[in-house]
Amino acid sequence: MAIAALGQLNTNELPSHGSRSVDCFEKLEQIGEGTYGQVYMAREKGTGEIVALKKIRMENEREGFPITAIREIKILKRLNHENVIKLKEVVTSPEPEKDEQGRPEGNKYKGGIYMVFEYMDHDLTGLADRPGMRFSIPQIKCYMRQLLTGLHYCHIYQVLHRDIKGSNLLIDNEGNLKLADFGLARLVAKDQNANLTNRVITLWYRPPELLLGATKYGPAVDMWSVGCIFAELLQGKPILPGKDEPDQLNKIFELCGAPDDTNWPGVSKIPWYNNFKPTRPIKRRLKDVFRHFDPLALELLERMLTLDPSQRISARDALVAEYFWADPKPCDPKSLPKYESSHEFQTKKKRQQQRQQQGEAAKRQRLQLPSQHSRLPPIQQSGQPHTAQIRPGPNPLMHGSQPPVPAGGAQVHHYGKHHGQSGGPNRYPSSRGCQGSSAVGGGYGIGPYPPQGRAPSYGSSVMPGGGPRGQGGWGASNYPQGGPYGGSGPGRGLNMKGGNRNPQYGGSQI
Ligand SMILES: Nc1ncnc2c1ncn2[C@@H]1O[C@H](COP(=O)(O)OP(=O)(O)OP(=O)(O)O)[C@@H](O)[C@H]1O
Repeated sequence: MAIAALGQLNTNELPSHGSRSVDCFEKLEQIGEGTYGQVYMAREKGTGEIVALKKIRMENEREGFPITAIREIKILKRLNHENVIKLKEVVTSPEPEKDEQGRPEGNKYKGGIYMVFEYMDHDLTGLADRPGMRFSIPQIKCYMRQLLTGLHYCHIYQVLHRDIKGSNLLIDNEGNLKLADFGLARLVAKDQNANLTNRVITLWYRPPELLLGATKYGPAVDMWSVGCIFAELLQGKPILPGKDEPDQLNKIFELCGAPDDTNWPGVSKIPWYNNFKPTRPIKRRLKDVFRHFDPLALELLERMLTLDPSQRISARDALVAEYFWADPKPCDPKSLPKYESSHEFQTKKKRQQQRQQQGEAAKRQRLQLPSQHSRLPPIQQSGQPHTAQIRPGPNPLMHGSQPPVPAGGAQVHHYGKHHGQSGGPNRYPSSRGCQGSSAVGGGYGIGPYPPQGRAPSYGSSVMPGGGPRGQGGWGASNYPQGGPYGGSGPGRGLNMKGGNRNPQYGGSQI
């Protein structure tokens, strides 16, 4: 069996009788918990190399190996770029796995499957959520430029990420930012025109066309999410924290204006437009709401948060925007300060512990327990909210070089066309076919997004049905129920994950 050399990708030579065992790694600490599975920091026993192990969740899989994992592996094998996370290999645990108490875990598949990634010290949400954390403008420019470079690369290779958000942007202590979590990603050929699901992208970062029910879309969906991240970095908190889909649309309209056939030709033909078209005119207020931003930042943001996807700026054009050329320039990633590792999962856990301690302290106080308790140290508060103010960083080394100009010149480039790809999930191999394959290739302060954790920032509801109702579901009565995608609402899971995280084989739109 051929095993990939350390740091190399074993793309073509799949082992004939299984991949390496997870026993080649020593798990050190859990660093992530997603819809998809747990993520661990681990050490390769032979070499001492630190990696991230992402366990593929199998417990709920009736149909064998999850399609999202197959897709993530398949897509990551295609991609090889410094701003895209590297999948080093896939390893298995052939024996039934044990839980922390040593009991066998009850999944149907009697082994475990892990993706092995290069290890990254932080995710953007975890990093931003560190107490007292402030990103400087050169630092924001540096991260944004890397995000756009990675995304531009994906789009060139016809990959839509479909889940751009802070916790999926990984950062190492060299200041490198990489796109991760391709579990919702999709390959789309330009010349194909298949329907895709609109139940993707975490709610707060989901573009209006998906919320209105579009099933033909392209890379512009990712650019909306990038706009939300950009504004969030500058503002210090998420800018569109909707409670559910109708509320999300409501917030978008209040900020970006109401869509109509003038500012977005064809919008009235999108399936759910009539259910949601506002009953009164709403002006775009983006310039006003973010008037304190640098004018060049605002200009770029305007082009990212453009309602009409065909007029939204592409990653390629964003990279050559004047914002990245003007002073202060993006800093050199290596000049960025090094921080202790911070992942969203860890900061969230710390905060939970603190809340628990606070609760216990309050309870004790109420019960007037003896003085032993009053000697306990005061509970530390973490995750102080960022202010909107951005100060220059402590060491804003200017980046001498110009922003990378992607191939094809600097012509203005929008997403004029919707793309799609035919060919459903049945193209993917069954679980047996996957087994044993090595895959290779290729100012917050609010932090870990408490579900429905924040008050709406943009005024009243404009929804004809009176706006959001209920929590984390298809709240408003006029939101299509039992539509083509059925199922759960956006509040599922801790991260308000979008829709079909684990679409089963046979679904028509993915
Ligand atoms: N290569 C890595 N290095 C370090 N940390 C990682 C790595 N990959 C993932 N993580 C951590 O684990 C978290 C979850 O990973 P990932 O998003 O890939 O899993 P997921 O199950 O798809 O999660 P979600 O449902 O939140 O999208 C990330 O936010 C990050 O903090």
